[in-house]
Amino acid sequence: MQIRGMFITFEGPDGAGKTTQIGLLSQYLSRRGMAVVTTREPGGTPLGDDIRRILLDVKYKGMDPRAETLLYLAARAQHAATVIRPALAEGRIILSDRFADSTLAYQGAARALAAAEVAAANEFATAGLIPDLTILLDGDPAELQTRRQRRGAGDRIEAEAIAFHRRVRTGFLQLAGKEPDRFRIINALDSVETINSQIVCYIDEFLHRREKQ
Ligand SMILES: Nc1ncnc2c1ncn2[C@@H]1O[C@H](COP(=O)(O)OP(=O)(O)OP(=O)(O)O)[C@@H](O)[C@H]1O
Ligand SMILES: Cc1cn([C@H]2C[C@H](O)[C@@H](COP(=O)(O)O)O2)c(=O)[nH]c1=O
Repeated sequence: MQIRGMFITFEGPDGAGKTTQIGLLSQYLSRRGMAVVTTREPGGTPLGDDIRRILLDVKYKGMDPRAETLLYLAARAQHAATVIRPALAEGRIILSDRFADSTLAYQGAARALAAAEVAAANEFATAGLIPDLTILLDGDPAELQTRRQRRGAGDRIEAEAIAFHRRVRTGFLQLAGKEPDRFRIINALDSVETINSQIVCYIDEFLHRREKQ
C-alpha cells in the first residue's frame, strides 16, 4: 500500500509565531505516534542554510529583488528535492516554516515583482510541489514588530520599513482568499495556547477528512 505523507506549511509576517507553533504541533503529532519532520525556508539543507546567511545579512541591504528571489528559489529547489519529497515518499508529516507562498508575499506583493512570474518561478523551483495545508498566522505588522524587537536587532528583511511588512501581510491574505481550501487563517496576536488549540483542531479535522477519502 502507498504510504501518504502530508506537507503542512506555516506562513505569515515576521515574528508571527510560526516557529513556536511548529514546535508545539510537532510534539502533539509525535505523541500520537506520527513521524514528523520539521524544517524551514530558507534553509533545511546545508546549501539552503548558507543561502539563508547571505539573504538575511544586513550587509546586502539593497539587494536586487530578482537576485533576492532567485536565491530564495535556489534554497527551495534543494529543499524540495532533497528533504521534502523524500520525506513525503516515506509517509512522513512535514512541517515547514515558510515555503512558496512567502516568495509570492515578500518578493511578489511587497517587492512588486509580477505575481505570475514569481508563481512560474516557484513552480520551476519546486517541480510543482504544493502544500496539502497552509496555516497562515496573521497579525498587524506594527504589533509583530514590537514583539520582534524584544528579541533584539532584526535581520535584513525584518529591518524593512513597516510599509513593506504591511504589503507582505496583504499579500498573504490575498493568497489565502484565492485558495480557501488550502489555507487556514489564525490570529497571531492570540495567546500561544489558543493558537495551538486552533491549529490542533485544523490538523485533526484534516487528518480525519483524509482518512475517509
Ligand atoms: N502568541 C504569541 N504571543 C506572544 N508572543 C509570542 C507568541 N508566539 C510567539 N511569541 C514570541 O514572539 C517571538 C517570535 O516568535 P517565533 O520565533 O515563534 O515567530 P516566527 O514567526 O517564527 O518569527 P520569524 O518569522 O521572525 O522567524 C518570540 O520571542 C516568541 O516567544
Ligand atoms: C521563504 C522566504 C522567506 N522570506 C523572508 C521572510 C523572513 O523575513 C526571512 C526568513 O526568516 P524567518 O526568520 O525564517 O522567517 O526571509 C522571503 O522574503 N521570501 C521567501 O521566499
